[in-house]
Amino acid sequence: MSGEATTDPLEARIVVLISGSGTNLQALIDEAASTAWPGRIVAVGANRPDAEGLFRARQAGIEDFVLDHRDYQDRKSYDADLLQKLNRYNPDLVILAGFMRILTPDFVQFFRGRLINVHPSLLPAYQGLKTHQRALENGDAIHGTSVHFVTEELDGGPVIAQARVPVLPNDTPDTLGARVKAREHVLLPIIARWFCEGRVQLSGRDEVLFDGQVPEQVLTLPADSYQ
Ligand SMILES: Nc1nc2c(c(=O)[nH]1)N[C@@H](CN(C=O)c1ccc(C(=O)N[C@@H](CCC(=O)O)C(=O)O)cc1)CN2
Ligand SMILES: NCC(=O)N[C@@H]1O[C@H](COP(=O)([O-])[O-])[C@@H](O)[C@H]1O
Repeated sequence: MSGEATTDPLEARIVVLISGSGTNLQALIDEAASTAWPGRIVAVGANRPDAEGLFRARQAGIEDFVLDHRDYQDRKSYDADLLQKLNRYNPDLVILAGFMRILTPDFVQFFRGRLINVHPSLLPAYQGLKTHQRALENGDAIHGTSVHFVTEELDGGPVIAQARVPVLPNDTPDTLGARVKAREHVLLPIIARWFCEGRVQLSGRDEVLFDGQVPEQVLTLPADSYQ
């Protein structure tokens, strides 16, 4: 089962899903407002009623909804309702921007190829949670963030692009996380724009296509753009 959205090259319909502060959502809102963006955020959804990012959506005049996973007995029934809710917006792109729920295969399959996630590590390193702490514990010199297509495998989907940051001697998970987030706020809007412009696609063989080609290596923000 899969849904097909008609991607209007003039205005792709974007839904953003969040669970928390929503700074990545804010970066998308700001970018969409500041340039002639080929897409529009038509809704923001959260699995928690206290997600701060909901206030960012309301401030921007974007419709929001809450589907609280704690109201559901199991993941399957939650995802079935979330799918129906999302489908009403006929999204061309669903962006997981700090959405902290693992999604079921049926959900992922329905939105396959138009479902992306921003993950706070240089995948395939550190899938899952507590990525900054793990990078510090391992003594990594370089860390970063990845934007990838979402597949059934948690954080295992094809990586579209990454941004790297240096790990500094006195870093804590919070200081490192803040440096990573600053790169996410640049990277995610770029990838969203590329998707809306039709430059990024997921092939039938689960490969990332950039301008119709499989890139020789993962696209990475230039080193001089570190913060
Ligand atoms: N099928 C997939 N679902 C999701 C993916 C994915 O790649 N495939 N990406 C995640 C985002 N994510 C990391 O980037 C992530 C989110 C949540 C979790 C997790 O363990 N969630 C727990 C609850 C944790 C909490 O509420 O704090 C859970 O769902 O039981 C791991 C990684 C989004 N979904
Ligand atoms: N595993 C998913 C995950 O940890 N995602 C991470 O949550 C943060 C959300 O911040 P925000 O709510 O301020 O955008 C982001 O750093 C994102 O990479």
